[in-house]
Amino acid sequence: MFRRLDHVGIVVHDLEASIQTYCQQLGFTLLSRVSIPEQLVEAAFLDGGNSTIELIAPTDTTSGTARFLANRGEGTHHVCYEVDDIEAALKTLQERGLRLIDETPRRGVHGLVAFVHPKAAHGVMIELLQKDSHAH
Ligand SMILES: CC[C@@H](C(=O)O)C(=O)SCCNC(=O)CCNC(=O)[C@H](O)C(C)(C)COP(=O)(O)OP(=O)(O)OC[C@H]1O[C@@H](n2cnc3c(N)ncnc32)[C@H](O)[C@@H]1OP(=O)(O)O
Ligand SMILES: [Co+2]
Repeated sequence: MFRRLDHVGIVVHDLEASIQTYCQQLGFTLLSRVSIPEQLVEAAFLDGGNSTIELIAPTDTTSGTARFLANRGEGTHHVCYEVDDIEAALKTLQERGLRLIDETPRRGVHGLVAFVHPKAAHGVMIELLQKDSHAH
């Protein structure tokens, strides 16, 4: 089902400051910086050398991301896996009894995304991504 690990999502207070830390001090390369109004976040994708991280900052105080930040502080927020067919993957996961946040995919930055509830995977939120380049 999972083709590869696509990115690790990290929630931060200040997107610009965290980009500077990861690029200037840790040597990551900024790939893109996007606003995702439907998720009430802004994000930056960085290349760490055959790996990608997504820095995410909430743009409001009501989203799950804002609550994550308020309750748990900055830190690892989700792990995203690429799938070939997100509809089929969600159906399989649902049949296996996993608690889904999204039963149908929504538009993400690089394709269709859906989230598995963190409680279903022992405290780690899993994001599924069907890249636009693999659209059926
Ligand atoms: C589309 C862009 C996309 C990309 O292209 O890559 C992104 O990655 S955008 C990322 C931001 N979007 C999301 O996170 C969407 C999915 N998230 C949600 O729907 C909600 O955040 C949630 C996971 C359902 C939680 O919402 P809610 O139940 O309202 O919040 P609570 O604060 O009450 O949390 C309940 C419970 O779950 C624990 N929790 C919450 N988030 C996480 C997390 N990321 N990892 C681990 N655990 C998490 C939280 O601690 C609570 O646990 P208890 O305190 O034990 O009850
Ligand atoms: Co993500």
